[in-house]
Amino acid sequence: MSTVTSTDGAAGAAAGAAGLERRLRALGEERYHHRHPFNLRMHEGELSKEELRRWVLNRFHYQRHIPVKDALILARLGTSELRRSWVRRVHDHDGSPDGDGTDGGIERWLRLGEAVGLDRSLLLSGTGVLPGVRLAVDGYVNFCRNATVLEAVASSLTELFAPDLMATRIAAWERHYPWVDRDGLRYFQVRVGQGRRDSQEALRLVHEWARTPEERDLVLAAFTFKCDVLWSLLDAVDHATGREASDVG
Ligand SMILES: O=C(O)c1cc(C(=O)O)c2c(n1)C(=O)C(=O)c1cc(C(=O)O)[nH]c1-2
Repeated sequence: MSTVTSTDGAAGAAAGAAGLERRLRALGEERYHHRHPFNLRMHEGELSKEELRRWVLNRFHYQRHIPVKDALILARLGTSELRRSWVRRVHDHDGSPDGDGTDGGIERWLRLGEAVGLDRSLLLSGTGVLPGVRLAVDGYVNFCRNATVLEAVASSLTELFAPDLMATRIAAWERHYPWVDRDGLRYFQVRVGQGRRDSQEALRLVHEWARTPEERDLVLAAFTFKCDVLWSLLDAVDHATGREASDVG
Protein backbone atom coordinates (compact mmCIF):
# COMPACT_ATOMS: atom_id res chain seq x y z
CA MET A 1 0.00 0.00 0.00
CA SER A 2 1.41 3.38 -0.88
CA THR A 3 1.25 5.98 1.83
CA VAL A 4 1.86 9.63 1.15
CA THR A 5 3.26 11.84 3.89
CA SER A 6 4.34 15.45 4.02
CA THR A 7 7.87 14.25 3.27
CA ASP A 8 6.93 12.48 0.05
CA GLY A 9 7.33 15.58 -2.10
CA ALA A 10 5.15 17.21 -4.73
CA ALA A 11 4.43 14.05 -6.74
CA GLY A 12 3.34 12.14 -3.64
CA ALA A 13 1.19 15.02 -2.45
CA ALA A 14 -0.52 15.25 -5.86
CA ALA A 15 -1.20 11.50 -5.80
CA GLY A 16 -2.59 11.79 -2.27
CA ALA A 17 -4.84 14.69 -3.26
CA ALA A 18 -6.17 12.85 -6.32
CA GLY A 19 -6.82 9.75 -4.20
CA LEU A 20 -8.65 11.81 -1.59
CA GLU A 21 -10.96 13.40 -4.13
CA ARG A 22 -11.67 9.99 -5.67
CA ARG A 23 -12.54 8.54 -2.26
CA LEU A 24 -14.73 11.55 -1.38
CA ARG A 25 -16.65 11.21 -4.62
CA ALA A 26 -17.10 7.45 -4.13
CA LEU A 27 -18.34 7.97 -0.56
CA GLY A 28 -20.75 10.67 -1.68
CA GLU A 29 -22.09 8.50 -4.48
CA GLU A 30 -23.04 5.99 -1.79
CA ARG A 31 -24.05 8.12 1.19
CA TYR A 32 -25.09 11.60 0.01
CA HIS A 33 -28.80 12.37 0.44
CA HIS A 34 -29.48 12.35 -3.31
CA ARG A 35 -30.17 8.65 -2.65
CA HIS A 36 -32.52 9.23 0.26
CA PRO A 37 -36.04 7.80 -0.34
CA PHE A 38 -37.61 11.19 0.42
CA ASN A 39 -35.53 12.90 -2.29
CA LEU A 40 -36.31 10.06 -4.72
CA ARG A 41 -40.02 10.50 -4.07
CA MET A 42 -39.65 14.28 -4.45
CA HIS A 43 -38.02 13.84 -7.86
CA GLU A 44 -40.70 11.40 -9.01
CA GLY A 45 -43.42 13.92 -8.14
CA GLU A 46 -44.81 11.69 -5.41
CA LEU A 47 -44.81 14.14 -2.50
CA SER A 48 -48.06 15.61 -1.25
CA LYS A 49 -48.35 19.36 -0.67
CA GLU A 50 -48.05 18.71 3.05
CA GLU A 51 -44.85 16.73 2.62
CA LEU A 52 -43.24 19.36 0.39
CA ARG A 53 -44.22 22.09 2.85
CA ARG A 54 -42.88 20.06 5.76
CA TRP A 55 -39.56 19.72 3.94
CA VAL A 56 -39.33 23.44 3.17
CA LEU A 57 -40.15 24.39 6.76
CA ASN A 58 -37.68 21.95 8.27
CA ARG A 59 -34.91 22.74 5.80
CA PHE A 60 -35.24 26.39 6.79
CA HIS A 61 -33.92 25.35 10.19
CA TYR A 62 -30.81 23.99 8.43
CA GLN A 63 -30.48 27.07 6.20
CA ARG A 64 -30.64 29.60 9.02
CA HIS A 65 -27.82 27.78 10.83
CA ILE A 66 -25.43 27.67 7.86
CA PRO A 67 -24.10 31.22 8.44
CA VAL A 68 -23.82 30.40 12.17
CA LYS A 69 -21.57 27.40 11.51
CA ASP A 70 -19.64 29.43 8.91
CA ALA A 71 -19.05 32.18 11.49
CA LEU A 72 -17.69 29.53 13.87
CA ILE A 73 -15.30 28.33 11.15
CA LEU A 74 -14.39 31.92 10.24
CA ALA A 75 -13.28 32.65 13.82
CA ARG A 76 -10.82 29.77 13.61
CA LEU A 77 -9.16 30.61 10.31
CA GLY A 78 -5.65 31.90 10.88
CA THR A 79 -5.09 34.53 8.18
CA SER A 80 -6.84 37.62 6.83
CA GLU A 81 -6.82 36.09 3.36
CA LEU A 82 -8.68 32.98 4.53
CA ARG A 83 -11.18 34.96 6.60
CA ARG A 84 -11.79 37.43 3.76
CA SER A 85 -12.70 34.56 1.51
CA TRP A 86 -14.76 32.55 4.02
CA VAL A 87 -16.83 35.52 5.22
CA ARG A 88 -18.44 35.59 1.76
CA ARG A 89 -20.37 32.47 2.83
CA VAL A 90 -22.01 34.36 5.70
CA HIS A 91 -23.01 37.17 3.32
CA ASP A 92 -24.32 34.67 0.77
CA HIS A 93 -26.89 33.57 3.34
CA ASP A 94 -27.47 36.66 5.48
CA GLY A 95 -27.33 39.16 2.60
CA SER A 96 -24.77 41.72 1.48
CA PRO A 97 -23.40 44.03 4.19
CA ASP A 98 -22.88 46.81 1.60
CA GLY A 99 -26.45 48.02 1.77
CA ASP A 100 -26.84 47.32 -1.94
CA GLY A 101 -30.06 45.50 -1.27
CA THR A 102 -28.72 42.11 -2.36
CA ASP A 103 -30.81 39.46 -0.67
CA GLY A 104 -29.19 36.48 0.89
CA GLY A 105 -30.12 32.82 0.81
CA ILE A 106 -32.18 33.08 3.97
CA GLU A 107 -34.46 35.67 2.37
CA ARG A 108 -34.66 33.56 -0.78
CA TRP A 109 -35.61 30.52 1.31
CA LEU A 110 -38.36 32.55 3.03
CA ARG A 111 -39.68 33.33 -0.46
CA LEU A 112 -39.53 29.62 -1.27
CA GLY A 113 -41.67 29.11 1.82
CA GLU A 114 -44.19 31.62 0.50
CA ALA A 115 -44.10 29.92 -2.91
CA VAL A 116 -45.29 26.68 -1.31
CA GLY A 117 -47.90 28.48 0.80
CA LEU A 118 -46.06 28.93 4.11
CA ASP A 119 -46.08 32.30 5.79
CA ARG A 120 -42.61 33.65 6.51
CA SER A 121 -43.62 34.33 10.11
CA LEU A 122 -44.21 30.60 10.57
CA LEU A 123 -40.74 29.73 9.26
CA LEU A 124 -39.12 32.46 11.37
CA SER A 125 -40.97 31.29 14.49
CA GLY A 126 -39.38 27.83 14.31
CA THR A 127 -42.76 26.27 15.01
CA GLY A 128 -43.09 22.78 13.61
CA VAL A 129 -39.38 22.02 13.33
CA LEU A 130 -39.09 18.31 14.04
CA PRO A 131 -36.98 17.07 16.98
CA GLY A 132 -34.79 14.97 14.69
CA VAL A 133 -34.12 17.98 12.48
CA ARG A 134 -33.11 20.08 15.50
CA LEU A 135 -30.70 17.36 16.58
CA ALA A 136 -29.18 16.95 13.12
CA VAL A 137 -28.63 20.70 12.75
CA ASP A 138 -27.24 21.02 16.31
CA GLY A 139 -24.92 18.15 15.47
CA TYR A 140 -23.58 19.97 12.42
CA VAL A 141 -23.13 23.33 14.19
CA ASN A 142 -21.42 21.71 17.19
CA PHE A 143 -19.18 19.69 14.90
CA CYS A 144 -18.00 22.92 13.27
CA ARG A 145 -17.49 24.45 16.72
CA ASN A 146 -15.56 21.58 18.27
CA ALA A 147 -13.74 19.58 15.59
CA THR A 148 -10.50 20.73 14.00
CA VAL A 149 -10.79 23.44 11.37
CA LEU A 150 -9.68 20.87 8.78
CA GLU A 151 -12.63 18.64 9.73
CA ALA A 152 -15.05 21.59 9.86
CA VAL A 153 -14.09 22.70 6.34
CA ALA A 154 -14.15 19.09 5.13
CA SER A 155 -17.71 18.66 6.40
CA SER A 156 -18.86 21.30 3.89
CA LEU A 157 -17.59 19.14 1.03
CA THR A 158 -20.98 17.51 0.60
CA GLU A 159 -21.52 20.60 -1.54
CA LEU A 160 -19.54 18.83 -4.24
CA PHE A 161 -22.80 16.97 -4.84
CA ALA A 162 -25.39 19.65 -4.06
CA PRO A 163 -25.41 21.57 -7.39
CA ASP A 164 -26.33 18.49 -9.46
CA LEU A 165 -28.99 17.56 -6.94
CA MET A 166 -30.41 21.08 -7.07
CA ALA A 167 -30.53 21.02 -10.88
CA THR A 168 -32.51 17.76 -10.66
CA ARG A 169 -34.75 19.34 -8.00
CA ILE A 170 -35.50 22.45 -10.09
CA ALA A 171 -36.49 20.31 -13.07
CA ALA A 172 -38.59 17.99 -10.90
CA TRP A 173 -40.44 20.86 -9.22
CA GLU A 174 -41.16 22.58 -12.54
CA ARG A 175 -42.51 19.34 -13.92
CA HIS A 176 -44.36 17.77 -10.99
CA TYR A 177 -45.38 20.58 -8.64
CA PRO A 178 -46.99 23.24 -10.86
CA TRP A 179 -48.80 24.71 -7.83
CA VAL A 180 -45.47 26.06 -6.51
CA ASP A 181 -44.85 29.67 -7.54
CA ARG A 182 -41.81 29.54 -9.87
CA ASP A 183 -40.14 32.55 -8.22
CA GLY A 184 -39.58 30.37 -5.18
CA LEU A 185 -37.06 28.26 -7.12
CA ARG A 186 -34.66 31.19 -7.19
CA TYR A 187 -32.97 29.90 -4.03
CA PHE A 188 -31.80 26.79 -5.87
CA GLN A 189 -30.95 28.62 -9.12
CA VAL A 190 -28.59 30.97 -7.27
CA ARG A 191 -27.19 28.27 -5.01
CA VAL A 192 -26.02 26.02 -7.89
CA GLY A 193 -23.19 28.46 -8.76
CA GLN A 194 -22.40 29.30 -5.14
CA GLY A 195 -22.21 25.63 -4.24
CA ARG A 196 -19.79 24.86 -7.08
CA ARG A 197 -17.54 27.76 -6.08
CA ASP A 198 -17.66 26.94 -2.33
CA SER A 199 -16.99 23.24 -2.77
CA GLN A 200 -13.97 23.96 -4.99
CA GLU A 201 -12.62 26.38 -2.38
CA ALA A 202 -13.09 23.83 0.41
CA LEU A 203 -11.45 21.14 -1.70
CA ARG A 204 -8.39 23.35 -2.30
CA LEU A 205 -8.04 24.03 1.43
CA VAL A 206 -8.43 20.39 2.35
CA HIS A 207 -5.82 19.35 -0.21
CA GLU A 208 -3.44 21.95 1.19
CA TRP A 209 -3.98 21.03 4.84
CA ALA A 210 -4.44 17.24 4.78
CA ARG A 211 -0.94 16.01 3.99
CA THR A 212 -0.83 12.68 5.82
CA PRO A 213 -2.97 9.54 5.45
CA GLU A 214 -4.29 10.17 8.98
CA GLU A 215 -5.38 13.70 8.08
CA ARG A 216 -7.02 12.46 4.91
CA ASP A 217 -8.92 9.87 6.97
CA LEU A 218 -10.17 12.73 9.18
CA VAL A 219 -11.45 14.48 6.05
CA LEU A 220 -13.33 11.37 4.93
CA ALA A 221 -14.80 10.87 8.42
CA ALA A 222 -15.98 14.50 8.54
CA PHE A 223 -17.55 14.13 5.11
CA THR A 224 -19.29 10.92 6.22
CA PHE A 225 -20.57 12.63 9.36
CA LYS A 226 -22.05 15.42 7.24
CA CYS A 227 -23.71 12.91 4.90
CA ASP A 228 -25.28 11.41 8.03
CA VAL A 229 -26.50 14.85 9.17
CA LEU A 230 -28.28 15.38 5.85
CA TRP A 231 -29.64 11.82 5.84
CA SER A 232 -30.97 12.10 9.42
CA LEU A 233 -32.68 15.38 8.59
CA LEU A 234 -34.54 13.73 5.73
CA ASP A 235 -35.33 10.65 7.86
CA ALA A 236 -37.05 12.94 10.36
CA VAL A 237 -39.05 14.69 7.62
CA ASP A 238 -39.87 11.40 5.90
CA HIS A 239 -41.13 9.73 9.07
CA ALA A 240 -43.10 12.65 10.46
CA THR A 241 -46.62 11.79 11.53
CA GLY A 242 -48.36 14.63 9.70
CA ARG A 243 -49.66 16.25 12.86
CA GLU A 244 -46.97 18.96 12.97
CA ALA A 245 -47.53 22.71 12.81
CA SER A 246 -46.02 22.74 9.31
CA ASP A 247 -49.09 20.94 8.03
CA VAL A 248 -51.08 24.05 7.45
CA GLY A 249 -53.53 22.54 5.03
O1 LIG B 1 -30.44 21.27 -0.92
C1 LIG B 1 -29.47 20.55 -0.73
O2 LIG B 1 -29.46 19.35 -1.04
C2 LIG B 1 -28.30 21.15 -0.08
C3 LIG B 1 -27.25 20.40 0.37
C4 LIG B 1 -26.18 21.03 1.01
C5 LIG B 1 -25.06 20.16 1.44
O3 LIG B 1 -24.72 19.23 0.70
O4 LIG B 1 -24.55 20.34 2.52
C6 LIG B 1 -26.22 22.44 1.21
C7 LIG B 1 -27.34 23.13 0.66
N1 LIG B 1 -28.33 22.50 0.05
C8 LIG B 1 -27.43 24.56 0.74
O5 LIG B 1 -28.40 25.14 0.23
C9 LIG B 1 -26.44 25.31 1.41
O6 LIG B 1 -26.52 26.53 1.48
C10 LIG B 1 -25.35 24.61 1.99
C11 LIG B 1 -24.27 25.05 2.73
C12 LIG B 1 -23.59 23.92 3.12
C13 LIG B 1 -22.40 23.81 3.96
O7 LIG B 1 -22.17 22.70 4.47
O8 LIG B 1 -21.70 24.82 4.15
N2 LIG B 1 -24.20 22.83 2.59
C14 LIG B 1 -25.28 23.22 1.91
